[in-house]
Amino acid sequence: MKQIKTVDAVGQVLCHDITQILPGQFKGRKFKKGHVVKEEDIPVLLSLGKDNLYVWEAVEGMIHENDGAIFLKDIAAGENLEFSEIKEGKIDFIAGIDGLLKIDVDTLLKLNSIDDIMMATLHNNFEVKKGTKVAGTRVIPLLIGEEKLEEAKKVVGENKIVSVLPFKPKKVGIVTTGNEIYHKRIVDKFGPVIEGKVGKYNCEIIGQIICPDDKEVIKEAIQKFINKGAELICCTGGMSVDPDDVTPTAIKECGAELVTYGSPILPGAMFLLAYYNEVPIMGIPGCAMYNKTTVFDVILPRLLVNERLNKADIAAYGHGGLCMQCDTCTYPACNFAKI
Ligand SMILES: Nc1nc2c(c(=O)[nH]1)N[C@H]1C(S)=C(S)[C@@H](COP(=O)(O)OP(=O)(O)OC[C@H]3O[C@@H](n4cnc5c(N)ncnc54)[C@H](O)[C@@H]3O)O[C@H]1N2
Ligand code: MOO
Repeated sequence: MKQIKTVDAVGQVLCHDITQILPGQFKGRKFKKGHVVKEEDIPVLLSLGKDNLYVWEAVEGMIHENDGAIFLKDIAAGENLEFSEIKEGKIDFIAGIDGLLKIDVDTLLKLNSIDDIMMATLHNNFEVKKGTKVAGTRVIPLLIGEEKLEEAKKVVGENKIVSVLPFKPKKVGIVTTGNEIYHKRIVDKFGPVIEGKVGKYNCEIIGQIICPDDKEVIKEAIQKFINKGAELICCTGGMSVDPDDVTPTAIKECGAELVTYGSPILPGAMFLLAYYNEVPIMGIPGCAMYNKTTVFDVILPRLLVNERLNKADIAAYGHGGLCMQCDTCTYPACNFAKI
């Protein structure tokens, strides 16, 4: 701590709060401990009778909290983010576009394991709107040792911790299976559900093929969509264990690489995901026609940011993968499928 003349204090850091009293109007803190004095503050400080100030002496190797927050922002921020002004040593990260929030959870844990540093985020894979606050970071003390920030930089490396990825609308083919629909015993109710959900992301439906419970016919339908340039294929019906449930076998035999048949998500246990080269094929269980929110809502956004999912990505959903089936669904602002 050192004493300096207020007129020389621009850029200096206040050592303590400074109170202002305006009789009958205001009594309270005008400047906070840690405030960096700006040009426009000088007349105000002088009007408060502060001709001299106690300020921090620059200490070799110590960084002010504001600079610490900027440092953390610079190492952790990925694509499509905007930032708040620094307030009380904290910077907020704000989604710069509508999209899917990606958090590198492992790196975030390593960063938060360093003393005197914090970063808090929304959940990984959360759908966000432009303007949503998605993360905040600061250092804990007023001054932080340079070596802590260097450690943070090392831990983060090239892995950006927070990003927002834009949705890439896809051309979607719908394969609807079931003898009862094919023979017009009942009206198809699944097609409109899929259309509505992919439509929300501006995907284009390039066709719907209604198939009987016949493996070869279903395989042909999938192949037709591949040839037609489908970028996502949604199969419905026949996903469970009845003798007529041949859709999983048809998907497996059409030449696609199977990621999983089965998911630790309820509703959605009978979900299947495969890739025909780059084209994801989803086998969507009947629950997605009935329940408001299911495995389909959880996985679809990730496919629409072109993530290539593997078995471990799906397995990770078990913890939190149980929907509470609330009377009024607030998904994604709830516990369901947060990883
Ligand atoms: N014995 C078992 N039965 C069921 C199991 C199981 O493990 N063992 N799992 C249950 C779970 S979980 C789900 S989810 C559903 C999965 O159903 P599927 O995807 O196999 O669907 P289907 O059996 O073909 O049909 C179920 C039901 O929905 C009607 N349906 C199907 N598609 C349409 C459509 N496009 N439009 C209108 N209605 C449709 C169908 O007629 C059936 O009534 O299975 C549980 N059962
Ligand atoms: O487990 Mo089924 O695939 O949801 O409801």
